[in-house]
Amino acid sequence: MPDTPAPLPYLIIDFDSTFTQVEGLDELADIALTGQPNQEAVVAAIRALTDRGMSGELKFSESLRERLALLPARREHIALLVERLKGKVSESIRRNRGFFEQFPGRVYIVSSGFREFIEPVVAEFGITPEFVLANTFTFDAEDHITGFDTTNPLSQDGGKILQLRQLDLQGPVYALGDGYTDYQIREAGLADRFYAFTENVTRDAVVARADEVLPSFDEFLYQNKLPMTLSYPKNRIKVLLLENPDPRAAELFRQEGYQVDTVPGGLDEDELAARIEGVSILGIRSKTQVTAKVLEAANRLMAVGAFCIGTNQIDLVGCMQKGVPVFNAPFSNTRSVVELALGEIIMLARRIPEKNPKMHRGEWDKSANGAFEVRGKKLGIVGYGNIGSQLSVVAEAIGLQVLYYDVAEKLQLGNAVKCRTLDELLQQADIVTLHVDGRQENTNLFGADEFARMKPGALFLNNARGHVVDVSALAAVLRSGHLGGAAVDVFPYEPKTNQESFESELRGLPNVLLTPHIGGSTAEAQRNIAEFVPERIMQYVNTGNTQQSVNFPNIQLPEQQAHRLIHIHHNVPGVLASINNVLAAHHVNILGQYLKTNEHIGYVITDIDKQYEPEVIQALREVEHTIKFRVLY
Ligand SMILES: NC(=O)C1=CN([C@@H]2O[C@H](COP(=O)(O)OP(=O)(O)OC[C@H]3O[C@@H](n4cnc5c(N)ncnc54)[C@H](O)[C@@H]3O)[C@@H](O)[C@H]2O)C=CC1
Ligand SMILES: O=C(O)C(=O)COP(=O)(O)O
Repeated sequence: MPDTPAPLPYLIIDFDSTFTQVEGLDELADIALTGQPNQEAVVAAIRALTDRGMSGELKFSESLRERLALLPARREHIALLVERLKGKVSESIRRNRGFFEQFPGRVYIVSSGFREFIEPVVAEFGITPEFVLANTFTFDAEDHITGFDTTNPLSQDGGKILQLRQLDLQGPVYALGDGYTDYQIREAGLADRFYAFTENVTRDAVVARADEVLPSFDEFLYQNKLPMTLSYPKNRIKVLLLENPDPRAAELFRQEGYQVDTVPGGLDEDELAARIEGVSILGIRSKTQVTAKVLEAANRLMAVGAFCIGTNQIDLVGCMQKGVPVFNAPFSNTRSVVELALGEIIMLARRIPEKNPKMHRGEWDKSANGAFEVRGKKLGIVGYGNIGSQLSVVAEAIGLQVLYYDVAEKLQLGNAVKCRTLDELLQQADIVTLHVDGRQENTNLFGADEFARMKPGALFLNNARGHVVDVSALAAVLRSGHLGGAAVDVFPYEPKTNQESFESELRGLPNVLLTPHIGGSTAEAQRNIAEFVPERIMQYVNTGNTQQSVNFPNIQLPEQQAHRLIHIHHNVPGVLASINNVLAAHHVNILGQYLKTNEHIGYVITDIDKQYEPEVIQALREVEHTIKFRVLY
């Protein structure tokens, strides 16, 4: 470790729901009652008693007596419990095993739980029996648990206080726990600080009395400058999610230990600028504008997740120059858009937008006027990317003849025919559908001229981006009857929330299908996105991997060796040399180095030996042209 460890105070750590994620007695009841009809009821009753004891609502000795009276356990169940508890050690304690092994004699487990199951669990962390202070069971001749040793101070009210007095520790003492009895140690003056440990349970009464709240043990180590496994406590990473991505996204970030805040709907520029301070990860969808002003206020931003495909709403270069990679979900909702477009084509061809409201008004308008089959018609796809090319394949399956036009050279799928110019496509297509990306140059890609060049009676679809179409021009050709119909899912201005009304010249026009930007809004797509984007972001945070970032040099990194230095800098000559000079001057052994640049930034990852002087980190931070620098252990 680079930092010299500070002297460690004595740590008094609680066992149930702190060292382990669960309450030992609850689990013991669950094991002892396996297969019994009353299992659930008895376990629930024991849990309720535990909770009342822990929050200070019930006298501790009463809670313990009543719980044991309900517990039909035998000695053999304890071995099963120990195995279960070994698998339920709190995540942050488990990953900092090295810390416990490094400080024998400084950590006491003081618990009103039972020595019979605590000792073997904490032994795996180098904590020996003399540092475990806990209750002990009593057994009858048939090895049934009959109760507890009532002479043990920990079985009494205020037991932890009695125990700490007997211990008479000399030097600073810090108590860590989730329960009221842990706080009482501090209240009695036997601990200098009380840390409420909330990784597993949060009890308001306990948190209210704490000197500090610890969402993880990493946070304790970080605050006290003690050696830790992670380079930075994950609970310090704040995530802000806007525009309702699927709840799975928040769940994954929380599972990782991040703090997650959500704001339903979108925020405008000023609102977001006011909210973004302290946020490490920003999650948005297509609406939220991440502008220069927002980025200026973003003092801790590490990454942006676009929980959609389009990233035209984000100042990608601004993010890059701040050392912030942006990740999107380029594939997750493409099929949903394809299915919507196909459905719309058939609906428009049958003039359903007119027939359906008439039926709801009670009007029976049976006629074939203006209705046609799509089989054999020409579908012109503008933008043959992930969505356009997928639509091409599916549309051919129902007999459409596909033409496409793309500014980039694209693989021609099936029998699709490439058009050399947009004009070539417009002159032939019976249906024109837009699937271009939202780059600024595409603003008003379709206006009066393009519509005029389309075949009379042709259908038009825009499921791409609102600003790509001049809406007034579209409304005019629909009103004049030059176009036979249109389906539009995206608009130059879209309401910020479902409470705001939708205004558009397209409202009320004949044979026009209007949808509120729902091309990618299906359960499948949203769930896929909510898994894809957090995965990319967490990989970046944990390993530096930028694969599939839309604005960063993409580096797929091999597994980390020892410590990893992650350096983002302005792309000017000589920065790599400066980094390596610093490393050489401090005799740091390089195990691997990876560099990629683009026109704005350079991204260099250096894996180095664990042995180095702490000054090297500061020297690297000071390398000229550095944008961001971090170390991963
Ligand atoms: N309505 C909705 O809910 C959704 C809308 N989208 C939007 O759909 C669009 C397409 O998405 P993907 O296929 O994933 O994008 P993509 O990036 O894979 O494909 C876009 C294609 O358009 C081409 N292109 C760009 N400008 C062009 C132009 N002026 N003329 C001809 N070709 C041009 C590009 O070369 C590229 O091949 C994007 O605008 C995206 O934001 C995506 C998902 C859901
Ligand atoms: O994926 C895209 O680009 C979309 O347009 C979908 O956006 P949304 O997530 O529905 O705001």
